[in-house]
Amino acid sequence: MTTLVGLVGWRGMVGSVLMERMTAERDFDLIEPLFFSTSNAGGAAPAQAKNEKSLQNAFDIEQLKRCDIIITAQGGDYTTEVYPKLRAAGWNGHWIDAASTLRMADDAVIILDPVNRPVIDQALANGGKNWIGGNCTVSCMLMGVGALYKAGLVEWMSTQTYQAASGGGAQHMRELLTQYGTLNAAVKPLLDDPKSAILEIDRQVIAKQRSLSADETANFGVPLGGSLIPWIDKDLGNGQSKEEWKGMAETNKILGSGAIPVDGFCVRVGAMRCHSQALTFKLKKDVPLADIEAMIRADNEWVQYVPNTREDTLKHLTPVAVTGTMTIPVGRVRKLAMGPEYLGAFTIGDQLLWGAAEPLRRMLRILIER
Ligand SMILES: NC(=O)C1=CN([C@@H]2O[C@H](COP(=O)(O)OP(=O)(O)OC[C@H]3O[C@@H](n4cnc5c(N)ncnc54)[C@H](OP(=O)(O)O)[C@@H]3O)[C@@H](O)[C@H]2O)C=CC1
Ligand SMILES: N[C@@H](CC(=O)OP(=O)(O)O)C(=O)O
Repeated sequence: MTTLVGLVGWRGMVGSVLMERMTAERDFDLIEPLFFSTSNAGGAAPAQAKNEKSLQNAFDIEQLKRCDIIITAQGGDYTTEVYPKLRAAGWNGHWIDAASTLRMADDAVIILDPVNRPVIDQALANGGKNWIGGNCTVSCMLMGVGALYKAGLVEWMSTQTYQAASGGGAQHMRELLTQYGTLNAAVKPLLDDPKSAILEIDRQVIAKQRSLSADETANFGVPLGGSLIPWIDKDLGNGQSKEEWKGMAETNKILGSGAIPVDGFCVRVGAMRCHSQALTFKLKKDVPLADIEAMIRADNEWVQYVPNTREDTLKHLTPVAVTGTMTIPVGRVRKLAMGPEYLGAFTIGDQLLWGAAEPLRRMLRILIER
C-alpha cells in the first residue's frame, strides 16, 4: 500500500523549496500525498496531488490521523497547537517538522542524515517517531565540517555567523530589498554624477538609514540594508542570544556527542538566503592541513573544498555563488597564529536547502525506503 503523507506548510517559503526538491527528486512517485492548509480548506491542492485533489483543514485531527507520515513546514505555532492533540488522539505516525518547537525533546531526533545517520538509525530501531530539522546555521556548518567532529578531533569551536535575511522569513527578505532600494533612491542623483563627493553620499545614506519609517523596519526592527544586526532570535537573559545557544545544544544533539563547547556570535547581514560562518577550532592535536583537507573532501558529496587562495575564495565562497545550490563550500582553511592546534575555516550554505527543506525530504525517503 502506498504511504499516505500529509503535507502542511507546503506553500510557505520553506515549504515551496521543499516541494521543488521533492518534485526534482521524484519523491512524489513513492507516496500518496495529502495536502493541508490552515487558510484554504476545500481549495485546490497543488499539481503534485494524485487521488486527493482538495486541501484538507490542517487543524482537523481526524484527517491528520489518516496519514502514515506528516511533514510540516508550517511553523512553531502550528506544531505547538496541533502536535500534542494529534498524539493525544492516538496517532502513532511519523512527524517530520521544520520548526524548532520539538527539537530538544527527548523523543525527538534532529535530522541531518549525511552527518548523523547512525543516530537516526538507532532511534528508528528504538521506535522513534519524531524527526525535526535542525537550526539552519548548525545544519549548514555540520554539512561542511562534520568530518572533524566525526573524527573526534574537536576540543571546542567558536562560530562567527553572517546570516541571511531569509532566516527571518519572506517578509524579512522583502524588507531588506526595500531598504536597499530606498537608500539607492536617496542618493541616485549624486551616484549618477561621477564628480560628486563620496562623503556627501555617505552623509545622505546614514541620514536616510536613521530616518527609515517604522513600516520599512517593521520586521528587523532597525535598518539592515547597509548595516548589520548582531543579535538573532530571543534574548536568553544571560548575555547569549537563542541562536547562539542553539550552536552548542544542537551540534551535540545532532552528533549524539557529549558536551563539546561551541559558542560565538550570530549576526544578521544583508545577504538574501545563504548563511555564512567563520569557524575557529581548537583541535585535540596538531593535524596536518593536508589530512584536514582530505577528511573534509571525503565527508559527503555536497561539500566543496575551496583552496585557500584569493581567486578561489572570490569565485566559490560567497553567498551569491552558493544560493540555490546544494553545494556546501568550505574554504579559508588554515592554521591560526595561536598555535598548530588552532584551525580556521569559512563555510556557506543555502539556509532554505540544507538549512531547512533538504533534511526533511531525505528523512521522508529514509522512512519510505526502509
Ligand atoms: N525561514 C526559515 O529560514 C526557516 C524556517 N523554518 C521553519 O519553517 C517555518 C515556516 O517558515 P517559512 O516557510 O519562512 O514561513 P512562511 O510564512 O513563508 O509560510 C508559513 C505559512 O504561512 C501561510 N501563508 C500565509 N500567507 C502566505 C503567502 N502569501 N504565501 C505563502 N504562504 C502563506 C501558509 O500556510 P497556509 O497555506 O496554511 O495558509 C504557509 O504554509 C518557520 O516557522 C520555522 O519554524 C525552519 C528553518 C528555516
Ligand atoms: N533562526 C534562523 C532561522 C530559523 O528558522 O531557525 P530555527 O529553525 O532554529 O528557528 C535565522 O534567523 O537565521
